[in-house]
Amino acid sequence: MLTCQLSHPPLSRHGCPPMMCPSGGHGYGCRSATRLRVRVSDTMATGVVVGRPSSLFLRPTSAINQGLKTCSSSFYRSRRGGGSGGGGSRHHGVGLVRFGSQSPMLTLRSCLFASANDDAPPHSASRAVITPSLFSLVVWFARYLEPWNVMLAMRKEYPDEDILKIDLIFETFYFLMTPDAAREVLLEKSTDFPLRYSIDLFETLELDRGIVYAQGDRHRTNKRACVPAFESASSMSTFVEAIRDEVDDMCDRWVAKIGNKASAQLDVYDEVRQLTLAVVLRVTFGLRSGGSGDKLSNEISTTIAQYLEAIVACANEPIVSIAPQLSSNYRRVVGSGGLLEKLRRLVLELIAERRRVDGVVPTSTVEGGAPPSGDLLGVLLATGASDEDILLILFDLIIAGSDTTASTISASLLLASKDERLVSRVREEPDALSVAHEDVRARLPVSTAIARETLRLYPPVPFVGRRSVRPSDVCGYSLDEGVVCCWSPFYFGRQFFSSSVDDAWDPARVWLDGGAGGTTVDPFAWLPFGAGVRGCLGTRLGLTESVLAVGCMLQRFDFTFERDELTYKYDLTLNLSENRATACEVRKI
Ligand code: HEM
Repeated sequence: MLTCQLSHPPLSRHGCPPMMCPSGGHGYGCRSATRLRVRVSDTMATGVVVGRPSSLFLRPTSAINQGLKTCSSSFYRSRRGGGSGGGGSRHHGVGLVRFGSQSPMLTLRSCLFASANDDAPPHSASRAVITPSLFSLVVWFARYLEPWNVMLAMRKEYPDEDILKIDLIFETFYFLMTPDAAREVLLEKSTDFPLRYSIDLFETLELDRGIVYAQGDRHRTNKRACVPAFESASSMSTFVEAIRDEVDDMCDRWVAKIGNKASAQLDVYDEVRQLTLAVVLRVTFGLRSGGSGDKLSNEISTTIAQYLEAIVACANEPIVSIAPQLSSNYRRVVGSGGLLEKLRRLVLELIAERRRVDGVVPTSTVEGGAPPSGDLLGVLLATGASDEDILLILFDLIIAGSDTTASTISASLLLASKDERLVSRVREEPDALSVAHEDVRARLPVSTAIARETLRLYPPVPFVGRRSVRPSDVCGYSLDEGVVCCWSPFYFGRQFFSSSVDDAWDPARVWLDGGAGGTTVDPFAWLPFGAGVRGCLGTRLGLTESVLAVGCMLQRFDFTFERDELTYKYDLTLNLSENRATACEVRKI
């Protein structure tokens, strides 16, 4: 059964929960005029209807004034879509909801599922997709190597295209070149594009069974089981407590390292990776590492750290995709007696222990249950999920949540510490570790801007793909069933914040002081956490952790990095570990 529920935003100006808010929720990045919250319970499509001409749009004030009594919808067609009004030249697609005579439930349902709904008006004209020539592609890829940089080059050649078709020998990809195209694929037509594009390597490494690379029912069930733990206010305060404790511990370690000397040498990325792993282990398994953890906790933490390192090494070895058994890293992960086997044994032991100690009685439904508190393992045990499923979900969250957040924090520290004025502004903010979780964005605007700006230019996940399950129509282009649409937070972040390609890291210019990022840029241009039903589950956790950690570290220490530039490469995610990119001297202030 499908039900919709309307409510006023609970947390912030925008109140966007992560699933559909294009900026990933918690109100951090949403710059639209949205005021209403929409929950569609049986699809997990929880979120906010964004206020852009090309999106679903709710007039909140009318709604509130009319007491949400009645509403009606009308879909406006864009100029390009051949309709009657709507957006400007870049705005088209499904349209506008106005309040009038119908039930809000009905209207929202029909709008949210307009794409999958037979009644939705089709595009009247189909646009021809441009396919750059093989020669151009070879030149671009040879020159720029990575697809997101190729997209920046292609944009110059094809400034008006929403989608470009890239024909490669093994697969055809449609590159989404505008935020509008991304909005349609990720949000408005997400039911046409529910599958994550995956490569064989992930199957080889058995990474396709948790959430991130799981598909269909398995993905839906596993993600649904976790959503309450990542969205409820009570779990957020547990997360923040974990972040505070772990950041505090790390700062204490640094102070001890400095001792009586003026400064100490350390590699920020190494240190922060320990921090983010500790936080994610704590919010998932409830594990405490270091001195306060027991033997099993410490063994799991150490083995997971080795496991993460080994899968990153695998991702860097082309041989793993062709003949995995020839790779020692692969054998180290999945071979007999390998890390995966060891981890399974340890985690099953932990689950058995928790079942024994907590005596958890499974509840029949996950979604309807009370907001969970404590760690995710407790929540999953209460759902009645099998040990194997719990284990796969938790592994996945650790992989998805640790290095992504670590690179955001480390890159932010390196970039911010070169700007004295910015550092002074962070130091004028309240102590980052004392701010309540609902107030983070309002009370720490500079630290928030720093994290956002790093995510704009150096998103940990630079390129994402979705596969369709039925023929679809995106921005007026007809796309066949089974096609792969790719989009890039890296490309959007550099292309759509100013009139020309913009790769100058400057949080104040972009996000503060009336900067474009705060108000005028399309929310779909800032997509470091993705959006829609496959959007990042850990948006609030990852962003809050980044803001608090960056704020706290800049407030307590001075950093002098060995390198001026941020040197990085992308493997599974943004990797800063090469060439001592984040080695630095740290001093107490
Ligand atoms: C700064 C930190 C992070 C960044 C930039 C990030 C980014 C992303 C991106 C781009 C995606 C793909 C979204 C899409 O396809 O629309 C994703 C998916 C995901 N992320 Fe994150 N992430 C971060 C932190 C976390 C954390 C802390 C967790 C959990 C502990 C997490 C769990 C997940 C999961 C489970 C998915 C798969 C969602 C699905 O397929 O339905 N992430 N993340």
